[in-house]
Amino acid sequence: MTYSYFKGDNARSKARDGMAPNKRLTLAFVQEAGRILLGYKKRGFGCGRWNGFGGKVHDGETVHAGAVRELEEESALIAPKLDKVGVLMFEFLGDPQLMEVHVFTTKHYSGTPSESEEMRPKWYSLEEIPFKEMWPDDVYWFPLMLKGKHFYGYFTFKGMNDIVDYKLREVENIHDVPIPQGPQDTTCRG
Ligand SMILES: COc1nc(N)nc2c1ncn2[C@H]1C[C@H](O)[C@@H](COP(=O)(O)OP(=O)(O)OP(=O)(O)O)O1
Repeated sequence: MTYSYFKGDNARSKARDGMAPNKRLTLAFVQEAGRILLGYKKRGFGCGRWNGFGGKVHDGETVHAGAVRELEEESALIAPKLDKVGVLMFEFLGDPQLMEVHVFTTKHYSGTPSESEEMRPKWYSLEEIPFKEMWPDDVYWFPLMLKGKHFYGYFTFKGMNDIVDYKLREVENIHDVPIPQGPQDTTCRG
């Protein structure tokens, strides 16, 4: 699948030493007691998978503002108080650009979840999260997110379905985590 992405990310994503700038995205989850709101992606990247709500950070926009905007565009929920809890880096073998996904959660929102052109929202109980119909990385980091931890992960994908390598760690403060630019793993994968 080809997916063209992300011209004009803002300053912190600028490439170092001529490297391609990271593709910077947001991913927001709304939680209530015992349940979480997911959206079924109807088009584009991740089509056919359940996920949180998010997308590309626009030029001149903060990551937080991008997360608030995307959540509203895709679910109709207004949640200015989103807490950043994670950073996930995705390397797709053969693609020199990393995807840098900033993960947010909140329990404070107004509005009623509504279907958008991009997403069909649905509440899931925490015991019934449909991991088999989600990105394969989610099963690794969701437990940390659901425990209210901060986390950093780096996942290397071959194609859209296979994780060939990953690192995941809980961090004290997600705001202090350095964000790599460009693929980090120098292992020869033949
Ligand atoms: C590779 O693993 C991933 N796992 C998870 N859980 N989420 C991911 C992964 N890769 C990307 N994502 C998230 C990040 C974003 O929330 C969306 C992709 O956003 P999209 O490309 O749809 O961005 P928009 O700005 O909404 O796109 P449009 O151009 O369609 O408006 O997936």
